[in-house]
Amino acid sequence: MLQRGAAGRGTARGVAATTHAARPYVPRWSRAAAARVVRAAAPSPPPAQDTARGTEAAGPGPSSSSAGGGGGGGAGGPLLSLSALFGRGGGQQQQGPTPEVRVPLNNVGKVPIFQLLYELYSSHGGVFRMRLGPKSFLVLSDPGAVRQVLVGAVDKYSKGILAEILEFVMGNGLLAADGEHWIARRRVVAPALQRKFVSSQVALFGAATAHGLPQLEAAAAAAAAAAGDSRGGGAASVDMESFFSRLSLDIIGKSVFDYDFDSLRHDDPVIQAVYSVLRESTVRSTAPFPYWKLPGISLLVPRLRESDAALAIVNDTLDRLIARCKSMLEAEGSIPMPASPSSPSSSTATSSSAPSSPSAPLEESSAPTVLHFLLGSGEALNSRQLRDDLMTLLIAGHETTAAALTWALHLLVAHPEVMKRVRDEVDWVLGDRLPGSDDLPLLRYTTRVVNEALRLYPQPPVLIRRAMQDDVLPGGHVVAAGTDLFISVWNLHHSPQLWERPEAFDPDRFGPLDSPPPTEFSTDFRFLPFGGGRRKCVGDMFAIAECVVALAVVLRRYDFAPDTSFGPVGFKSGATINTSNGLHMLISRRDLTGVPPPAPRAPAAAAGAAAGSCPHAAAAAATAAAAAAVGCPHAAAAATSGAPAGVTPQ
Ligand code: HEM
Repeated sequence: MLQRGAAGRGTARGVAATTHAARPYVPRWSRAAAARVVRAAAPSPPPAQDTARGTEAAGPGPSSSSAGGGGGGGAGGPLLSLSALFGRGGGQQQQGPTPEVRVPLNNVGKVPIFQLLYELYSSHGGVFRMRLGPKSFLVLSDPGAVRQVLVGAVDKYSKGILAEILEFVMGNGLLAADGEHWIARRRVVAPALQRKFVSSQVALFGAATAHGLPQLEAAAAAAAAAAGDSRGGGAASVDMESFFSRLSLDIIGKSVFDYDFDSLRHDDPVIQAVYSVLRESTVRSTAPFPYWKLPGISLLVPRLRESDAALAIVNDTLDRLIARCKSMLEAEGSIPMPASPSSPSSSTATSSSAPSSPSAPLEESSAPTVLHFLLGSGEALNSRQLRDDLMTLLIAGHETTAAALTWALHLLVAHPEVMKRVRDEVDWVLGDRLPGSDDLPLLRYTTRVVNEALRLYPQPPVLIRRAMQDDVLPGGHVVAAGTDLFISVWNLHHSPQLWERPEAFDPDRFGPLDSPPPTEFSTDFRFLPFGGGRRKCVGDMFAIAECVVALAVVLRRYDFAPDTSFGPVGFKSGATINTSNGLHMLISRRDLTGVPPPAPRAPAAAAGAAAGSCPHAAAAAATAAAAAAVGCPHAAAAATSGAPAGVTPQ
């Protein structure tokens, strides 16, 4: 079961070779070939060195991952298409002081595009032009330039080819839309995912994760049995990437349109159809030209026929859900609003010794959904538009979150000292309870771990834009209308010019835990896992909360160790950065002997007294003495702050 679904595992392939011998850039993986880099003029200052992926990453970090066999999937994905840009738009000519490099087409697809762009960044600096066959792109890894495109001159840029690639599945959905239509959709969709709604979903995140734990154990037991392991209760290997992929599908289905995929427990035609559609998006985004538009092509290409059939299944399901929700609202005569933020901390405790399903089964959840909110928004929406919105949220919110969880666990397992701090926090805040919305502000270190995992593995690693008007970027880089741009989030997040020890996994790098979480603005556009400006992700709070809750639930209950029989964890890039071969972990029940009980919950009165200040304050007041009394590992810090080490009440 926990063999990963097909999402993001497309047979993506790079562009067919069209060797362009003239003064090509020669990447590190083919240094043998003769090469000369074209430089139009003096480049922007390059990063300090081109060996940025230094020794710190030698265990878990991106470089070791890539060394471990990444690059399988080739370049691109729904949010990142390289080859699909060929022959379209354009109009770029060499201008101003912008360095230029020519990359032979046959080098495309040998490694994920973000790795190629990192190599080029190392030698060409924060803004350079990359020529690929007849096409050229401006590649931005400079925070000032990125800020201008995403914020300062945002009106001059569109999503470019994304709409074309994703049209078959998302139609006019928010992610790829532009102009007036985007404004109208954003106005409706963004409020649906605001903080109140996210708070109302926290219990569901925990319940969904707990719901999958028996399946995790079953998969481990089956793996152990298959391996002839008779230890019983011992460690056995499970693909955690698959687990997180299914978990995030289950969550997005419930939260957005109240569909219980329950993919952690079974496969059904709708789940298969969803993965088939996602796979097709990835394949299309890496195709050399939009062949799917050729008349009659789906009669000739079985994969396209399958994808059409899959899309029909998903669309039909969404239409039925929309109809159901509409008639429910009509019957109620009410407009549901996102639930209050004070959704109770879950009382659905799971036993530490026997992880179990939550007491409230998923199908009985009465949480509001995004669909309820969209229908209740008062906007006149036809079913097609609603379907596009739902499909967009399904796609945008599924693989991104699954990938974030996958890499966070990968990093944690490779860094026991960080893992310990996460567990101390989870034990202290939750114990065996499932998280409630009021626990989230207390899980600050876990939140920083998710931030840091997203820095090291941004999803997607590259954003796409197209200039609709001429522009000039800081540094005098001229952007002609029609220019396609790659914003390399990967480069921004890994730059040795922008970060100290960029390859180190260091959740403390964002400052004290009681400081606000990092954003694109607080980091001067060095850190933008959710993009920035008005096209910023609408699901950022949802995603962070989901990741924190899922990690807390899983890490409280299980120990993880890499299953080295699968070799090092490599990566490949689709829409998101996937592992090349799964995240295979040996899992075993965590031994909680000697783990102190969680801090007592603050009485309502204390919480009320602290209202308006940091939620840590109430907990701190109630738990400082208790922490010391029970010998909590945080006692020293708690004695002064009432919170785990590193958490300072405001
Ligand atoms: C860790 C998880 C996630 C990451 C890293 C992520 C990242 C991003 C990024 C970088 C963008 C900006 C794309 C661009 O500027 O071209 C974006 C946009 C978007 N995301 Fe997310 N996302 C995540 C989760 C979610 C979730 C859970 C949802 C919905 C429930 C969602 C819905 C969207 C939508 C609708 C947009 C388009 C917004 C617009 O264009 O106005 N995302 N996301």
